[in-house]
Amino acid sequence: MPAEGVTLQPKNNLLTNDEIYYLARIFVEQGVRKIRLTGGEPTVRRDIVDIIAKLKELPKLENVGITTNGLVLTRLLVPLQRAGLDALNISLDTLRPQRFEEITRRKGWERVIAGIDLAIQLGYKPKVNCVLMKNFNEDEICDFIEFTRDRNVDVRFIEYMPFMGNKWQTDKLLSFNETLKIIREKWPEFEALPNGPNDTSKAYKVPGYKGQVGFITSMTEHFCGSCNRLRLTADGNLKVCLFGNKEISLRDALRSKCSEDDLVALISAAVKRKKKQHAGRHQIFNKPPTDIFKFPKLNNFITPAYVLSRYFAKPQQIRIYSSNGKQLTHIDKTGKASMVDVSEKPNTTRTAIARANIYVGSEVAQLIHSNNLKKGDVLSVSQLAGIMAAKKTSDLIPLCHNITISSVKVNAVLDLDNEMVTLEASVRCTGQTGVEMEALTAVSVAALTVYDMCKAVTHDMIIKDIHLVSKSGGQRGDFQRK
Ligand SMILES: Nc1nc2c(ncn2[C@@H]2O[C@H](COP(=O)(O)OP(=O)(O)OP(=O)(O)O)[C@@H](O)[C@H]2O)c(=O)[nH]1
Ligand SMILES: C[S@@+](CC[C@H](N)C(=O)[O-])C[C@H]1O[C@@H](n2cnc3c(N)ncnc32)[C@H](O)[C@@H]1O
Ligand code: SF4
Repeated sequence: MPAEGVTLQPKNNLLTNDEIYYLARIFVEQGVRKIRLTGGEPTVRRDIVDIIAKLKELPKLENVGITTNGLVLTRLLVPLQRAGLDALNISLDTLRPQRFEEITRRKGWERVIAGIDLAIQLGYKPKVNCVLMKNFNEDEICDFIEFTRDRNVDVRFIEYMPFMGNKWQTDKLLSFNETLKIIREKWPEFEALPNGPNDTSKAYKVPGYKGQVGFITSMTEHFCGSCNRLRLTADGNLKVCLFGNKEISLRDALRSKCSEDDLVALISAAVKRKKKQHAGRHQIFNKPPTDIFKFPKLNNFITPAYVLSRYFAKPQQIRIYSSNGKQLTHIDKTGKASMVDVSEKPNTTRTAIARANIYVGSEVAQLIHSNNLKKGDVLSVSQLAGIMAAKKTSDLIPLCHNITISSVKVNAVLDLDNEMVTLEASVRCTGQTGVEMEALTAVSVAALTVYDMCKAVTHDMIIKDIHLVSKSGGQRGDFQRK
């Protein structure tokens, strides 16, 4: 606890219970099998028991856990267990009451220990998280190992990680190897145990002791290669990496009445941008607070369509003539704009692929590559904008039919060498008219979104080469650009 305390968020910034359940359901439907409520401190939320009970109603969710400071477990653990809590991690950085008071700026060490013992009695094997800091609690390593002698707990030593504001000093980090050495001096038989494929910790044990020991080596031997975690902050931002500085506001997306498909697309795009590993330490130091991509309100998003519909609000003023004087398909006999009647056409499966490039220059290309643009994750956001735009095509293009799209995929790829982002959309429907306009609209709006997200760096960007790559289905046969 910092000396100045912490500022609490206004309540309406936080996800409501219904928003939590809704998002949890979506994540579980997409394959998430374990949810951990952490923090901040999850037990400060008065409705924690209800939240857990409700999460446990999701049939495919296999495990619900919490990570807590343990201060209220003696009061809450029985109801939590009744609600279905599967796993419990408790943070405890010291076994000395006086030191506990120094770190947490409150009393309560005895309550935390009582909470751990109650958890064991109730049949949990609690994980006790201990962040090791040089010249602070390294003298307690052996005491923590002793703690596992008679208790079926998993004490996990965590390498101190540099988060904003926690006064990182390189000499504070006590590495896994240094810790192991200290332990093996006293317990040479300290042995490694097998680990699960996505475990954050490396498991060990003193033979004969009831409990076990783990090492979370985020700094010296990161485990990013097997990382399958996503984080959702209390105020609804999705973070695909603990160290990432990019967040996407699912709360704003939800509150803008974004459809479930769009939410899934937003999540999926963010997950696909997950890097192979967290930023190097030099990048982590003194990073400014996270940039948050605010999901555009739908009202804002459709502004171009709104402008167009105002322009075309009086169709009698629009006159369209063909150069050879022939009747055009998009005007009626009086010369007024009209939609082509497609009711007689058969339903066929139609696909269209379109592409666009945006030249962004070297500075923006580098920033996109390192995902360090202030406005957020350019490639994910432009992909999503493209998907949403495809669905709005008939609002934007006056005489375009409003069709039911069965699939839209938008890909945004950075070509670092050519300092260019390539946007490709592939759209599919089963219907009476084609989807090339949808694909072309998708890549155009995706390219405009790249422009919008990067224009704070430079205006020297060129959207070019918007074109149809191929199209299939329909009476006129297939098209393939040569
Ligand atoms: N680098 C990194 N460290 C993580 C991540 N998740 C957890 N940790 C580390 O693990 C510590 C303990 O976190 P917990 O909240 O107990 O979660 P956990 O270790 O994922 O819990 P289990 O699911 O029980 O293994 C954190 O303080 C981090 O040091 C992660 O995604 N990336
Ligand atoms: C941030 S806490 C949040 C949950 C809860 N309030 C608690 O105290 O357990 C989650 C875990 O992160 C650990 N942690 C906090 N700051 C850390 C740091 N700088 N480096 C490594 N781990 C840290 C904590 O010890 C705890 O085990
Ligand atoms: S990728 Fe990010 S979240 Fe995953 S282990 Fe590495 S630092 Fe943690």
